[in-house]
Amino acid sequence: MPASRSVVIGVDSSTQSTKAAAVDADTGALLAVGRAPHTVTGTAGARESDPEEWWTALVTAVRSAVRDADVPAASVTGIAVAGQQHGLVTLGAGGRPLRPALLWNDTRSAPQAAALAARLGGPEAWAARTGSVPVASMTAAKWQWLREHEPERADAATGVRLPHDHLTERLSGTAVTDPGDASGTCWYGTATGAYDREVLDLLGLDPALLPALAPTGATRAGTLAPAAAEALGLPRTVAVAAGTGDNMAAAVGLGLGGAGLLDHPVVSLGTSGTVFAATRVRPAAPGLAGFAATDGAGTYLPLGCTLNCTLAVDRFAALLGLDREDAVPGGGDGGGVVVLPYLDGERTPDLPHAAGLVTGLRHDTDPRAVLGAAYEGAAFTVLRALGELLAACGLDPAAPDVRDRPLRLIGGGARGRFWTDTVRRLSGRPLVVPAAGELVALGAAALAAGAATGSDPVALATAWGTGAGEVLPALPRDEETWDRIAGVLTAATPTLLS
Ligand SMILES: Nc1ncnc2c1ncn2[C@@H]1O[C@H](COP(=O)(O)OP(=O)(O)O)[C@@H](O)[C@H]1O
Ligand SMILES: O=C(CO)[C@@H](O)[C@H](O)COP(=O)(O)O
Repeated sequence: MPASRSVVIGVDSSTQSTKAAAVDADTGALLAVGRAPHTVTGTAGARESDPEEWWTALVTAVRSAVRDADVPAASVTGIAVAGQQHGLVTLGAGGRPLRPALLWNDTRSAPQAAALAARLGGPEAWAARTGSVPVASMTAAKWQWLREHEPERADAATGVRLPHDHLTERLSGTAVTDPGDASGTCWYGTATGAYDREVLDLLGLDPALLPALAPTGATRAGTLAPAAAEALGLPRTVAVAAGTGDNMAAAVGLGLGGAGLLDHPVVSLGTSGTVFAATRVRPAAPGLAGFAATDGAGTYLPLGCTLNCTLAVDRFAALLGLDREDAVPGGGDGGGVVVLPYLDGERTPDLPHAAGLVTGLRHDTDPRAVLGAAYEGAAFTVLRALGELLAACGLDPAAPDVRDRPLRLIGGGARGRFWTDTVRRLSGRPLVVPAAGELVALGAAALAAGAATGSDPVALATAWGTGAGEVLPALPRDEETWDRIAGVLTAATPTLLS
């Protein structure tokens, strides 16, 4: 690589691990990816991680990416963090965490979410002001949980951060957030582009505890703080971007946010299953999250999110003693197994107290069909949210021009053949699977390049072509399986609610 080339680092700090991509800022070529795992603890609805472990994982992953890219540290010009959304990080003395972070998939905050949703005019009013109705995942509900269960810690907090804000602050020394991730708190107004003072009053949350909002279009938070530069082995001149949430970064990596809105809805198969699209209208649908995109310039990212996706399927594989690819469709000869794999409760639909459900077992049921049904149940739940998303954007999901639009499939699950087959079968749509695996990290790399050069990150990612990939043609939609799962969900919902 010529000495004049610049390299940017995009960090994806998500639920299960940190991935750091070293990217050639001129061409978008992925030079190397470093990885380090995270620990998630908790039972009975609790899900927590230690933010200090996120930091050490970030350092490990970045150092490994720079080493494997075989580039001089001096060639690195920018870094950005995209983080798992919604998590509540409470800081105490010296800016260090007071306790482990409460994660997006921690459902203990469901009662607090329901109580909040009934205030300030009810769900529609919440959706109109913040874009989203409080559910257990939203940071506002987690803050209320902390106030009720650990009031001494809530009182002692000197700072409240989202996961990516915390890491950006460790990198740059600056307490800053972006409109995209902020819109997952339920205390940020997506219509106003500012913190909602009435919501903060309701939560007893002093705005002085929150990070500043990055101004519209400004992706740069500063440069590396001395301690961070030393830990990473990088120059202090490296630009640090304000960063964003992981789904917003994936949208950047796919070049969404400018033209071509809603041409390609996105499905991400990771710990969470998400479906989202970039749009210029501001849909406020109570069943979806109405996020802002990270640009703060009038692009929105309505999103449906399930709590049970790849991890739930992997859990079924482990329970059955099967390899994850050793599955067959759940219809089988026995008449049809249905699995609602809601092992962590569920968010979309809003069933925080649900547990997993298996129906249709016979003596001769093939265990591989049970595993196949777990894939189908997880994919069905995400694709059901896709229908809600399209409708919220004013589109008829069944209209031919809408029905045939390809889905872009990303996340770890997009690497699995049975996952891609299941999504094709249940959606009846063509899929585009980007060749570059780490879309969140690549989107973060585009934000880093934007911070280093002042260029528009979406335009950069578009020029890099990071969203390009193989097109898998549509398969006939498996209406029978769809209807079988939908029927079980409808019948079981009263039980799953409690
Ligand atoms: N080849 C594969 N086939 C199927 N699933 C895979 C494959 N590779 C990774 N996964 C799944 O991807 C998940 C991790 O995806 P990722 O998007 O990195 O998750 P997260 O961002 O939530 O940490 C794992 O739970 C694993 O089950
Ligand atoms: O809560 C949401 C979106 O609203 C999740 O999508 C989290 O952002 C976690 O993402 P992954 O770890 O599954 O990538």
